[in-house]
Amino acid sequence: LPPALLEKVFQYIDLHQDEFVQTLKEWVAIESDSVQPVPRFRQELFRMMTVAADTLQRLGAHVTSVDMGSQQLPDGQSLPIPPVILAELGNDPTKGTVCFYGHLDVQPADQGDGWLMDPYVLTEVDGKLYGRGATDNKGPVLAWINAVSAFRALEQDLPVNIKFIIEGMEEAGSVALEELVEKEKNRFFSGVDYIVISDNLWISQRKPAITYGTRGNSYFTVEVKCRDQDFHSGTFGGILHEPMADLVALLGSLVDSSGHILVPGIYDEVAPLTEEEINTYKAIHLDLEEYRNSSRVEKFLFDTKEEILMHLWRYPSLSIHGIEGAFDEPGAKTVIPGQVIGKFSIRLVPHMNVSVVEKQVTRHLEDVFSKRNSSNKMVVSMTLGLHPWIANINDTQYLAAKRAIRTVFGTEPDMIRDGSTIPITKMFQEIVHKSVVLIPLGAVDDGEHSQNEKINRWNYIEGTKLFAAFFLEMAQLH
Ligand SMILES: NCCCC(=O)N[C@@H](Cc1c[nH]cn1)C(=O)O
Ligand SMILES: [Zn+2]
Ligand SMILES: [Zn+2]
Repeated sequence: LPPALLEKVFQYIDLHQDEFVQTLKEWVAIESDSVQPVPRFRQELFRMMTVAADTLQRLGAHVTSVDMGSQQLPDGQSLPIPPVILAELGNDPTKGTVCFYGHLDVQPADQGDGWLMDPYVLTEVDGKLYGRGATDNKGPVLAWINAVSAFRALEQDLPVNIKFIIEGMEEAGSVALEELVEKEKNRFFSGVDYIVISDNLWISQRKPAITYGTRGNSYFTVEVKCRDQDFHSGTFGGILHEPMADLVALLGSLVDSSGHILVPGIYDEVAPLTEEEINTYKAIHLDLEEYRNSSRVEKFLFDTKEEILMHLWRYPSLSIHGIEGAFDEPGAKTVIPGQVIGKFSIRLVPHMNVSVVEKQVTRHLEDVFSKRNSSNKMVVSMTLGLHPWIANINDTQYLAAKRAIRTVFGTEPDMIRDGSTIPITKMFQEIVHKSVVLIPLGAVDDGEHSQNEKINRWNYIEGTKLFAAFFLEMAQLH
């Protein structure tokens, strides 16, 4: 490493940290909510993408804003999809090319839902920068941009060629992104050597991490229908096969009280556990008491760190999410819902296969339903099938990320997986065939998707340094 250059870059970042926080404040102020399909938020999303494109252009990037067409909503409405930004800085064939993926849309946020401040006004309290999108994902996207700007401001050549793919529909399922990645496979992505994503969190409050795997997800609906209108339970109760009773039995057949999934065959393809793998969980620093207390959960299903980590990362889990058509308001209405839709999903792990899982679940539910001799109609659908992802931690960029973490934080990173799903990760691996690494910047208690989301100033600024050090390490190792 050239320590003098790195020292200068770190100094620049420290000196300009208030400017970096100010830019984050300006970006958080844009209400780029992609989840609520209303024109006002779409306009905000377009504004967000324009602001980001202008920022990249000012850094000297060649920027293309790709028109993504429009989104058809189930109610017949059509809304425009914000453009995806493809940006390129440098094309020196002697250097490696690193592509950064991020998103600038956010989850919905309303002060009335329990925020201590206006979610769209970045507010600093005790070194914590509160605001919607602060950690997911505006802060990390800006950290990467800040790192580039430090080299630019110091009139230093970028150590690697850098590309950006930045979208505005991630929280709504990355609408139309897969088609774009497919289309750009042999153009924008052809010169890319490595892909970096920073869209998840550490497993600790202070110890950095590198993520090398995520679970997938199969999302199911199971509809049970008698008729398309509700019944009075005084008039019909006792003579009907009630849809809700069928549905509760179906949902109750999926998982037992110890979290074991009851769908036959579901564990057949789960990768066998080796001694070597168990040791990787032992090496991770996780204070279970702190984790439990900060989650405000009295007791988890498992008592040891290793079991908890394995059941979050390397075993499937089944969660029941909700029932459409259920009477869920307060009060004591004597209704029999005529038609209900249960929703549940299974987090998938290597080497489970989405279409095999779809068949296993459908067969199981049909079996349980047929034993009830119900006259109702049942329809099972898998509405989403996202594959699990796992990377080779010996790839060059894992080594570069480790070295950069040592330089900035003076510690070894936790090598972690993530129990949630980042669909783009698998898409990049399968379509673009490039090595992908997740380098999270945020702490475990950042509260992504929750009220009072935040990023610590320390994480944001040290994260900016981490990316700068990563560029130099990549240049050395490529
Ligand atoms: N820490 C990153 C979390 C990203 C995230 O929340 N992804 C969603 C994606 C998804 C899966 N099924 C439907 N959407 C998640 O729930 O994992
Ligand atoms: Zn995100
Ligand atoms: Zn998110």
